Amino acid sequence: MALSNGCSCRIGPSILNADLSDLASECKRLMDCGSDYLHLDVMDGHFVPNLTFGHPVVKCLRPKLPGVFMEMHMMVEKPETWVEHMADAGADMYTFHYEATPHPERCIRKIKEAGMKVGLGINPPTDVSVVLPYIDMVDLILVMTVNPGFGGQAFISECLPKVQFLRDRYRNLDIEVDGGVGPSTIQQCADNGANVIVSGSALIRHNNPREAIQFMRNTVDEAIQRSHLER
Ligand SMILES: O=C(CO)[C@H](O)[C@H](O)COP(=O)(O)O
Repeated sequence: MALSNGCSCRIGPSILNADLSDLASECKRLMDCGSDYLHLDVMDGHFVPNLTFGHPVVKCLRPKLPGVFMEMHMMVEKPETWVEHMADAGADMYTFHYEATPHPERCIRKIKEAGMKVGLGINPPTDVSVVLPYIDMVDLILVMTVNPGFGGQAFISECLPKVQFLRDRYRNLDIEVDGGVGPSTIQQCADNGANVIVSGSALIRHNNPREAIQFMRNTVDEAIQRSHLER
């Protein structure tokens, strides 16, 4: 699956708050419920005050999830360090943070050379204008809607004007939102132009994740349809 697809809806569960002792089954369950891809949160205890997992876990997951598109959300300092390791482990996309490196362009080049798609993320306090020089080099822009580090935080709606700013200028750009996104916040995300949707605890806790995924997909699809009609 390619993420860049002329701005169509993609739903990717974050497994941060899933039962990590049974990660492969949790991933399969969420894919079976209609997800398009997996959003795997890598944290190093430096860029964010939390630790998760690295490329050895991804390497173990890969054969258990054949054909599943895996986006690595690298909440790590010096993101250049792990590019080859993640590519070798079978990752499809490497999304790193603008704030994590003084050399975003170098990191982008390295990710492409390793054969992965590139995502570039910004934290809530970061101005959206910083990503503009890189838009043509990347496959996706991630606008964080919580301060990264933990699942289950409250959605920061003040981040949405950044999504709107990008969508007004780039109709076909894949714009991902992550943090506090679920059925209760999806309408705002969709109305502002997000089309790639990460949802963690709202899906993990939901008693019918399939229904929640379908609801979010319908909401985003309707917003995309509306924006086409308004053109
Ligand atoms: O990157 C993240 C946190 O840093 C997670 O992907 C994100 O928070 C998803 O979890 P939730 O939907 O529970 O907020």
